[in-house]
Amino acid sequence: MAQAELSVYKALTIAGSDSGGGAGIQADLKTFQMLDVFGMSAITAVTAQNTLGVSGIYDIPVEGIARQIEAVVEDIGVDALKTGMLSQPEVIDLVADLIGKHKLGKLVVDPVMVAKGGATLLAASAQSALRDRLLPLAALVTPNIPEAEVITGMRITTLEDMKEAAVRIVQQYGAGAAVVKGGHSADAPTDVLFDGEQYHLLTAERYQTRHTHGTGCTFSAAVTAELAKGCTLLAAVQTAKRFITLAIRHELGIGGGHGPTNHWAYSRYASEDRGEPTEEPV
Ligand SMILES: Nc1ncnc2c1ncn2[C@@H]1O[C@H](COP(=O)(O)OP(=O)(O)O)[C@@H](O)[C@H]1O
Ligand SMILES: Cc1ncc(COP(=O)(O)O)c(N)n1
Repeated sequence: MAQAELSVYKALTIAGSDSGGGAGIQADLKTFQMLDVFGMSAITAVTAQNTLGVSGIYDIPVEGIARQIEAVVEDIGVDALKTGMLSQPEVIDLVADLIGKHKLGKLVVDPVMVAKGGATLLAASAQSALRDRLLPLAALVTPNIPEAEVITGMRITTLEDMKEAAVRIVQQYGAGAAVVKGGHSADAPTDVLFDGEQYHLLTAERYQTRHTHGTGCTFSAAVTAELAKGCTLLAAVQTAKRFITLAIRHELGIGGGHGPTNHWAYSRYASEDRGEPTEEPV
């Protein structure tokens, strides 16, 4: 009997490895898998890391990163991709060059700069390369508040500031869209999406937990997976918000410090109530 054709959607993450399994490549691949997308990786750096912090960072030679990306692109194909920890300016140049060379679309840039424990994951000298070379290629940029402050040079304390930063990242730096995430705000964890035309506020309850290691990686990986499947940007970001909210709500309680989120939660607790975002015209 002929088998029904199975669509296999493929997503690539270009990011750092987290030995502790909560952030970076490991969080991305778990998220891709949970969202029914075939995950592939190009590792930029290997970190020795657990819930207590980062104890070592070992950059992969640029040629090794190039080989990983080329190997995946030339044979398997990429429906959408994301970047996470890029570590050094030359890695950003390489990634931008290869995205141009292979005309890779649906790029989600998570501008990872500093780990929650304080370790530097992007050299300060690479911040301008990230802004100038990668943002113009991005379908979506997903900064947290401190990262949005570095990119825009603004101080961000209110929801209005978050909106202003998202608009600047699109209009001034050339990204297709930006979502400024509210995890670091003093209030509710509201994320502000500016899609080039409209704002969309993604709201959720704030959970009092120390287990938020890898939330940004997981969120951007979920957006990437949904884009790989052909979802609209807004639908992809909405799904990612539900995914991360459930992953934080159903914490695993692993490790003695900032533990990982629960990548199983979205499928295990899918029936739980889901808040819809509100839309506001510009
Ligand atoms: N305590 C929390 N409760 C609920 N959602 C949270 C919490 N902390 C972060 N989030 C959400 O997790 C996602 C990642 O947020 P954030 O912490 O800002 O990013 P990053 O991990 O890059 O620092 C966002 O959708 C944010 O709103
Ligand atoms: C390899 C790698 N990539 C990204 C993060 C950021 O995650 P977080 O901000 O939750 O520490 C990390 N800690 N490690």
